[in-house]
Amino acid sequence: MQLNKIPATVVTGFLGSGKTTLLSNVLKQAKGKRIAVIVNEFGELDIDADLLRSCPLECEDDAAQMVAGDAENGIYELANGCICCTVEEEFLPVMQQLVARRDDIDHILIETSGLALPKPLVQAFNWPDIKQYCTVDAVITVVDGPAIAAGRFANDEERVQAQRLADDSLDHDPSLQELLDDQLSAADLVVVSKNDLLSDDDQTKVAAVVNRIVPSEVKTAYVSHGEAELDVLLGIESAAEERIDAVHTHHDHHHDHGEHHDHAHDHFDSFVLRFGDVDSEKLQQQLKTLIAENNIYRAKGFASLPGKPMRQVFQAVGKRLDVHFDRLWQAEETRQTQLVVIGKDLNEAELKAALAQAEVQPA
Ligand SMILES: Nc1nc2c(ncn2[C@@H]2O[C@H](COP(=O)(O)OP(=O)(O)OP(=O)(O)O)[C@@H](O)[C@H]2O)c(=O)[nH]1
Repeated sequence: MQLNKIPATVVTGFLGSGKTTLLSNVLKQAKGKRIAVIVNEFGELDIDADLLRSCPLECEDDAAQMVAGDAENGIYELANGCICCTVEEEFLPVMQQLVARRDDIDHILIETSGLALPKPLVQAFNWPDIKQYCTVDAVITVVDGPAIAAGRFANDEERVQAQRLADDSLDHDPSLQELLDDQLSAADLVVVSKNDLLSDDDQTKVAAVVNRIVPSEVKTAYVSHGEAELDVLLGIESAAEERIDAVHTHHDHHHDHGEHHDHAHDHFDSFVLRFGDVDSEKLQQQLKTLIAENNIYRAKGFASLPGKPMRQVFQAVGKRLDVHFDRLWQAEETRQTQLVVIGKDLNEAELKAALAQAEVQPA
C-alpha cells in the first residue's frame, strides 16, 4: 500500500541568490500548513535560521505553523559544513526525527547552503527509512538574476572577456560555473530571483544560461523579493529521488568515491568577524571597499549600533550591500556585531583590522 508521503521541497542556489527570501515568503503564505524547515549554512553563524525565525513587524498571525519539537520554532539547523558532504551524519538523523513525527507535518522545506550540490541530498531520499515516508516534491534552484546577467558564472570566452573588462574583481571562476551547472541540472523548477533588478535584455541573457542546462519541461519563474505564488512552488510532485541517479553532474566522481576533497566549496574561505558597537556608515564604507578589493562573494550578519535598540542586518552579495533594521535586540542576547564573510583567497586578519576601524568605543 502506498502511504501518503510527506512532500519535501529542496531549495538550492548559490550564495546570496535569494533562498532565504523565498523560504520566508512560503512560510508567510502557507496558511495553516504545518511546515518543518531544515536550514544548512556554509558560514559558522546560523543567520538564515535567525532571519526566518524573527517575526517582522508585519508578520501575519495566520502564517504557516512551524513544526516545533526538538528544534526551536520548527527550524532544524544542520551543523556547519555543506549538506552534501554531511548527509549521513547530519541530514539523515534529522529526517528520521521528522519521519517519526510525520502525523504532525504537512511539508518539509530544506534550504541548502549556497555551495551545496543538490544531488547527494536528493539521493538520500532513497534511503529505505526515508523513502517509505517522504518524497521530494521538487528541487527548486534559485539563480541570482542580476549576477547571471552580469556574466558572473559565464562559460563562454566572449562573455568572460566582457566581464573582465567590466569588472576585474569578479574574475571568471570555473568552479562557480560547475556549481551553477550542477544546481541547475537537478532543478524541477528554476526561480530567477531579483527580477526587480532585471531589464528585458537581462532576462534574455539569464534565460540563455538557464536553458543551456535545464530541459524544456522545467519551468522558470521570474520572482521579485521572493514573492512567488505558493501553487508555483509547492505541489510539483516531481519525486525527484526517482530520477536523480541519472542526472549527470560535474561532481559525480568525487561523491561516488567518497572523496570529499576537491569540491567546489573546499576552495572557499569562510569566517566570522566579531566586533562591539559600530558606526554603521563607517562599517558600510569599509565593507564596500573590501568587497571592491577582494574576492568576497557573500557577507552577512548583524550590527549593533550605539544607543539603538534595534539590530541592523547587513547583507552583501557581490557588490550589492543591503542594510536594514529587522528587530529589537532581545534581553537574553549579547549585543554584538557579527559578520560571516565567504570568498576566495581572503586574509582574515586584514579584513578584520579594516572593519575594526568602524568600531565605536564605549563612552
Ligand atoms: N532587490 C532584490 N533583492 C533581493 C531579492 N531576493 C533577495 N534579495 C536580497 O539578496 C540578499 C540575499 O538574499 P537571501 O535570501 O539571504 O539569499 P540566500 O540565497 O538565502 O543567501 P545564502 O543563504 O547566504 O546563500 C538579501 O539582501 C536579500 O534582501 C529580490 O528579489 N530583489
